[in-house]
Amino acid sequence: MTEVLLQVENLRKSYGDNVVLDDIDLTVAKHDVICLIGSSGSGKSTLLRCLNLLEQVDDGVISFGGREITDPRIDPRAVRREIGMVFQAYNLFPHLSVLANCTLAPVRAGGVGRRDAEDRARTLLARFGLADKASVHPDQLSGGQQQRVALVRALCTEPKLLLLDEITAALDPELVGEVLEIVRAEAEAGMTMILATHEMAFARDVATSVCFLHQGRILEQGPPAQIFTAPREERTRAFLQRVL
Ligand SMILES: Nc1ncnc2c1ncn2[C@@H]1O[C@H](COP(=O)(O)OP(=O)(O)OP(=O)(O)O)[C@@H](O)[C@H]1O
Repeated sequence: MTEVLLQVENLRKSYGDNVVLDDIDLTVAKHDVICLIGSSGSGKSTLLRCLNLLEQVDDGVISFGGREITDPRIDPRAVRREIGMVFQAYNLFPHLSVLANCTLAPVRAGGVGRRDAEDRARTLLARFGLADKASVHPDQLSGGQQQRVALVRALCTEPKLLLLDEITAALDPELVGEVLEIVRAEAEAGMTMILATHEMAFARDVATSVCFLHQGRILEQGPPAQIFTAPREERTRAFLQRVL
């Protein structure tokens, strides 16, 4: 039986009068790769931010590893040690080397020894073709390299779940592939992920399940073969016709 890692029930989030997420239900099993697709403003980023407790939800329950993390007594920092997130803008610390960027969270917040954190970071940097970049600063890297480092940094905390928010959207097209290759490798290695993405070919190829968001609701969810070839909803079809 597949083990449920994350469960979202009846999630609702507004900014003032603007209902941004409404009646969101989502179940994520271990090793799932869920792609969130939908028009700009449909709520993909907000959903990811809610899952990582960067946003307070108005209603509903999020359970992670069998624990309700929307419980106000839960420490969001403890949750974020287990749910890694990478954003569109790389958000690397500019004053720190690549290696220091990667070891900061495991050492400061994760209680990992410096030597162990550095070993793990170097192994991951090497795996993703960045072995020679450990001592340079982010501004000496290309956008694609910076985003690969941001992924390595997220993986250094050994997250149980990785949230990726349009991580290739700010990159020149020729740099997108090298970043998606890491995501693909992690998916193949069994990492559980939820990605907001405009990369439809990638979603079709790598997702175990695709959610189409429209005006803050998951209008349709299914395996990529179904969503991309035989969507049930007219709105999904219209969206795919625009973007494919
Ligand atoms: N901090 C905020 N304050 C007020 N409104 C917000 C805030 N963040 C997002 N919104 C609104 O929430 C809605 C959903 O935005 P969100 O960024 O989640 O969409 P998205 O699907 O990720 O879009 P994109 O593909 O452009 O990133 C939009 O109407 C947006 O204007």
